[in-house]
Amino acid sequence: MKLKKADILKALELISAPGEGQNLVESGAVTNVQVFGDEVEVDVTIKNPSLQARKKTEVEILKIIHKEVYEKAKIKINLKVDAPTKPKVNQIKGNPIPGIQNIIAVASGKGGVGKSTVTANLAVTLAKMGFKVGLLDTDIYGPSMPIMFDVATEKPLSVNIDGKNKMKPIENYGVKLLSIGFFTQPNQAVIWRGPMASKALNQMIFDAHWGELDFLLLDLPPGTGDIHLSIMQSLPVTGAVVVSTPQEIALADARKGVAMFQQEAINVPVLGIVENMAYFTPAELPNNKYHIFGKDGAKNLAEDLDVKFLGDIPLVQSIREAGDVGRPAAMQTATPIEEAFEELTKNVVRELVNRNTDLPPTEAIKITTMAGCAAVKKK
Ligand SMILES: Nc1ncnc2c1ncn2[C@@H]1O[C@H](COP(=O)(O)OP(=O)(O)OP(=O)(O)O)[C@@H](O)[C@H]1O
Repeated sequence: MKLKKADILKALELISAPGEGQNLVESGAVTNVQVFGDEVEVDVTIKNPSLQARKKTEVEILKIIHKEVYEKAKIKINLKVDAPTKPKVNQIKGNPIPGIQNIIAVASGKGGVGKSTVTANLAVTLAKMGFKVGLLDTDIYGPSMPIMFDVATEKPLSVNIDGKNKMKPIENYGVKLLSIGFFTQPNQAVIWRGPMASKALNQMIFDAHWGELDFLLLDLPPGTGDIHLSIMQSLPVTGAVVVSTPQEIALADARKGVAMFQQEAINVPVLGIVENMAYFTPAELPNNKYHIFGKDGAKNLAEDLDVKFLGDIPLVQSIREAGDVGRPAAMQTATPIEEAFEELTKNVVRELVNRNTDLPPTEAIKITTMAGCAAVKKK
């Protein structure tokens, strides 16, 4: 069987490389095709450096030539990666907030994937590690932090600092907390217009007495809207963490979440992706893992998008119960849950350190070593 180069090219026009919109030929990814009888040699250069993208491209080329041209064709693929060099991300937007070293935004894309649960547990774990931690619940649609920290009935007091009245965050479990929830009635549905919400958030950031903080965590509302844009542009956010379940529909939104941080107008480094509700293990079968929402979805997404995978958190009844009674589950000492959140937190700090060492220091970025953190060094 003598194959024709034109037929091979036609077949390759039917597929594209992961993350690249145009087909392999149109995008210029296919740089050469040679045909010798029933043998084909394809030179291809893709932009995505992940192992998954390379494997997928190779498999698709084999499949499409076998299907469209000749099922017994002998194919050799020479695949190269030409990843675009990423511009150095060093845009800490907004004014630095005196005393606050690092601001980490936690986002999700889809609602209900456990973003607030992960944020609360990250906060208490950082506090247990000896860091000074603040948490700002910016979820104007469903502020859940006052309940998760068992302070729903508290109201922040006003303190006088250098002649100015400032709001004093409520403190519990070593975490300083402010939330829109403190200023609304529990049963009141809050309808905020974008500018009103931004104003309220700005007050909780700039008119609050946070004191010295190593980390201020931001629990963002779900989705990718105006509020996100205004927060990202008014605050010197050091990095973002994106939470997703392994479910396809959540992953699609998490992808949008990552894209939001990476777009030019925002340009906040993504520290990585967390897989929440990764699997369920019943208490009576401790060695069994049931992947209720799918397996490794967020891990694969991280690889696909070339961002770090920060860890997985199982679906556990006591995580939900702990949230409801207002004592984050990571405080249950010597349990697998505490361990999972510690692992996750160390990875977040590690990524933050990497991000800070890669970039020139600014007022907003100070932590450049984990040396001072015994818990981080423990493992
Ligand atoms: N790993 C987990 N195991 C068990 N339950 C969990 C886990 N993570 C979250 N939950 C529960 O799932 C529900 C949704 O979680 P959470 O409120 O943290 O999600 P969210 O993404 O912040 O939601 P929102 O869209 O309101 O911002 C809560 O009842 C929470 O207790």
